Amino acid sequence: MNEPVLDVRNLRVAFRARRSSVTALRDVSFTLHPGRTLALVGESGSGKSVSSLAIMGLLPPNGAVTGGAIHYRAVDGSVSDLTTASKSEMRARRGAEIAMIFQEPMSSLNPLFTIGDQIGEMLLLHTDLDARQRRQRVLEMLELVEIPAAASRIDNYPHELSGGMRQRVMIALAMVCNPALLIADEPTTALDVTIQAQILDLMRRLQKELGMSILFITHDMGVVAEMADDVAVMYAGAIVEQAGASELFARPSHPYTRGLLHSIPMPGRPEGERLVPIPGTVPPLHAMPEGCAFAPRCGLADEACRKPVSLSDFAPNHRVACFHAGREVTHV
Ligand SMILES: Nc1ncnc2c1ncn2[C@@H]1O[C@H](COP(=O)(O)OP(=O)(O)OP(=O)(O)O)[C@@H](O)[C@H]1O
Repeated sequence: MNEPVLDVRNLRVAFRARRSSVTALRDVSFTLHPGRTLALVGESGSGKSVSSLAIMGLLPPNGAVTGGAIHYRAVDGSVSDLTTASKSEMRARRGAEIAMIFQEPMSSLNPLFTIGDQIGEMLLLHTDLDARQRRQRVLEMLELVEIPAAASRIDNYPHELSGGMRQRVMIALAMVCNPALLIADEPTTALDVTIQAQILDLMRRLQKELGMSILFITHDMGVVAEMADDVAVMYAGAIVEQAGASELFARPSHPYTRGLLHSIPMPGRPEGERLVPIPGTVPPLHAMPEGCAFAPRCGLADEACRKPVSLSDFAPNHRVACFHAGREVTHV
C-alpha cells in the first residue's frame, strides 16, 4: 500500500481545568492511506472531535498535545509532524491541503456573506486566481456538488438554502482547493435519512473523482458501513478496536464494538431483531477507571479487567484492546 497521508502515533491531548488537568486522548494511533476512508467511531465524549481538532491545529486554548506525533505527508511527498508545526504553517495548510466539514453548516458559514463570496474567499487565500476565474471555479464547484441552478444560487445567502443544500455548500467550500485530506466530523448527523444518503453518495463520488483521503468521524455504525475502508473504534479517549471495515463487521471483537453494532439497526441483519442499547455512559475524564475504561459497562468484565489494557494483534490487520477479545457476551 502507498505511504500513509496521515499517521497518528500515540497521540495524547490534555485539557487544563481550574486546578488540574484531564487527559482526553490516551495514546491514540491510526493510519490513513491515500484515497481511503478511515472512520473514527464512538459515542459522544469518546474523543473523536478532539482527535480531528488536534490534526487541524485547532484545539481550544485550554487544550494541548502532551505526547505523540501526527505525521502528515504533503502533496509534494514531504512528511512533517503537525504537532510541532507553527501557527502560520497550519494556517497555510488548512483549507488548501487539509479541509474539514462539520455537522452544522450554519455554524461554519457566515450569514452575512453570499455562498459564492465565502467559497471564493478560500481561493483568494490559497490561489492566484483573479476575481473572474474565482467566480468561474466557484460555479464549477457548486455544479460538482449538484446544487441545482448553481448560476443563480451562487449569490444566495446561507439562510436562503435548505439544510441539505447548505451541507453541499460546506462540501464545496472544503473541496474548492482540492485538499489531499478531508476531515468530515458527523457531516450528515443533522440531516434526515434521505438527504443523509444523498450527501454520503456525493462524498463517495467526489472521493472517486478527486482522490482525497477522508477521516470520517461518526457515532453511527450504519454510516461506517456505508463509507469506511478502515475503522477505528474509540472509547473514553482511546482506540479499543481497529480493523478493515469488512473484517470489523464480520468479526467485531471488542465488547464495546459489539454493543455499538447491537444498538442500531444494520443493513443485512434480520428484520425485527431486538436492539440492545449499551447500558450506562462514557465515564467522565476526571473519573476514569484504573483498568479497562469500558469494564463498568461490560458484560464480560472480571478481575483481569482492573489492569490497564492496550491494543494487541487479534488477527491480521485487526487489533483489539480487551483481555476477552472475541468472547461472546452471554448476558447484557
Ligand atoms: N475545551 C475543553 N475543555 C475540557 N474538556 C474538553 C474540551 N473539549 C472537549 N473536552 C472533553 O474531551 C472529551 C472528548 O470530547 P470529544 O468532543 O472529542 O468527543 P466526541 O467523541 O467527538 O463526542 P461528540 O460526538 O459529542 O462530539 C470529552 O470528555 C470532552 O468533555
